[in-house]
Amino acid sequence: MDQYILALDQGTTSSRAILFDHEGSIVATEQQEFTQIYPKAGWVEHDPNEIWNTQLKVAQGVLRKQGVSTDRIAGIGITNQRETAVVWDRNTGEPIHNAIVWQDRRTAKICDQLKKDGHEPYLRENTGLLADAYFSGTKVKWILDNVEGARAKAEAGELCFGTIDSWLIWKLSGGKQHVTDYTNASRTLLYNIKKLEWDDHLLDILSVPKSMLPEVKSSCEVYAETQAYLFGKPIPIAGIAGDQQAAMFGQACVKPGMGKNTYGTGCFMLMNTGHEMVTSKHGLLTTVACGLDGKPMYALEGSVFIAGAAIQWLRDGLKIIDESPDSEYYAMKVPDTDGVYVVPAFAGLGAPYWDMYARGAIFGLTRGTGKAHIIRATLESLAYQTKDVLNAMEKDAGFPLKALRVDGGASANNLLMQFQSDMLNVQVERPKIIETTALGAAYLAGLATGYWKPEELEQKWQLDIAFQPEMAAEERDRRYAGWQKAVKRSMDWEKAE
Ligand SMILES: Nc1ncnc2c1ncn2[C@@H]1O[C@H](COP(=O)(O)OP(=O)(O)O)[C@@H](O)[C@H]1O
Ligand SMILES: O=P(O)(O)OC[C@H](O)CO
Repeated sequence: MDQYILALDQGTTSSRAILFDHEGSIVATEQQEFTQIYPKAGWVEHDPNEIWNTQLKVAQGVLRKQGVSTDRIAGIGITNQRETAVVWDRNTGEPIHNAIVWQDRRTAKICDQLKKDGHEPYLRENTGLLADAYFSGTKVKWILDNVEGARAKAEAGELCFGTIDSWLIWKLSGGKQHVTDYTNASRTLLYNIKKLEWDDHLLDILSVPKSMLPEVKSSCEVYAETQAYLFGKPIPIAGIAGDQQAAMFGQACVKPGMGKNTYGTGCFMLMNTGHEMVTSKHGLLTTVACGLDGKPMYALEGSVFIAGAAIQWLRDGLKIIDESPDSEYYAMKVPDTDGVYVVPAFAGLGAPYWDMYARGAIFGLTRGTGKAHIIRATLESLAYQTKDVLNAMEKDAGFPLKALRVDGGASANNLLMQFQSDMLNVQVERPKIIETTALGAAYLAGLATGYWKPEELEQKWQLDIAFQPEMAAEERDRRYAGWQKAVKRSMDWEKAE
């Protein structure tokens, strides 16, 4: 009987479970959104138990829906929103605080202090990151400093910290395993990506006890088995990767110079730089990626915090669209934005600006501005932010990109993809499977369990549509100049108050 791989894709806004067959095709999907908690302006939290419950429900649901018995699952691959920090009690397994989400800005002051104290060059050099509230380290510090009794418990070895992969594996294994992989560890600000070990100097600076940290393993091996009662029988958990590294692997970007851009809640462009670590001079991060040989590779990354989330804001905040795909329908009603720019800096700005104090803004409004212009300008902001990142990436790489592989929910939007191609002046290639994050996690689990062989994977990538640039250079430059002006004006807003 056919065997399958089960990918668990724990994203920022939803938990997903996807069954893949040996062709790498999707057999069935289950998805559930969960609560976004905004306790204060700039703060974003998730309930770790809700994450676990939704993830388990969709995993069980997808097997039930397809009528697949547990013994036909060769392995589980886990991929997750990165940086989001959970701290839980080692004895009870209960979180001591909500998860602090990657978008959360509450630790901006801690980061300012790190900069003032001159730690940023060390951070850049050894973690590939910089002092920004985005990463896990300062979030863990905040929990230890602000939850009553937490620090004493942490020092007594009674607390565990983990990114969402660690939390899910802890739950799936019934508290038997406290592990993570290189790619997730590389987002914590606590992990030395040169030495591939936790960095004692940074643990000291951020006052995080080492006993809280998970064991760091490769992205492709058997880490644990699920508790038998969850799915009827144990299933090996055999792949872990942060969602952007998983997407890169799912896009088969396994050779130096290959890159992808994922349009999910945020937008994340990663370019493989091989087994050599390249440090950016233009505002990008260096991060650990997955290699076909199981050895970690390095990538340059441009992280844009708000992309599809801006479309969700049109839907849930402004309520001017009913569903995210409606954005295309409205944007098509106008030929352009009529000079309107939306800068969705709702959580500050990531690459290449790294401004924790930028805030969202709409520029260029006139009496003639209508709903369609604002919707179109919001969509176009995804493409402009991607152009900012690509410009930095090309400068760091020293060569122009020939084509960009895309994936993620918003890459389904044809108008956006065409505009993206126009703005970058490169071919934008959308594969048949845009769920490449889950596919990458499935590949990792499939490789670890012998379900797939490394040489099979690169051949599975299939093009759906290639969008070709059509815009005249002059027009592109004019529009992009407007964007750059708008971004500049949204910066340093919060601090100015
Ligand atoms: N057709 C579309 N046009 C624009 N945005 C879309 C479209 N479909 C989905 N999105 C956006 O894509 C995001 C979901 O993509 P997904 O890859 O599932 O993200 P995540 O993994 O971050 O939850 C949402 O923010 C949604 O608003
Ligand atoms: O949940 P996503 O897919 O938007 O990804 C979030 C990133 O991992 C944050 O670094």
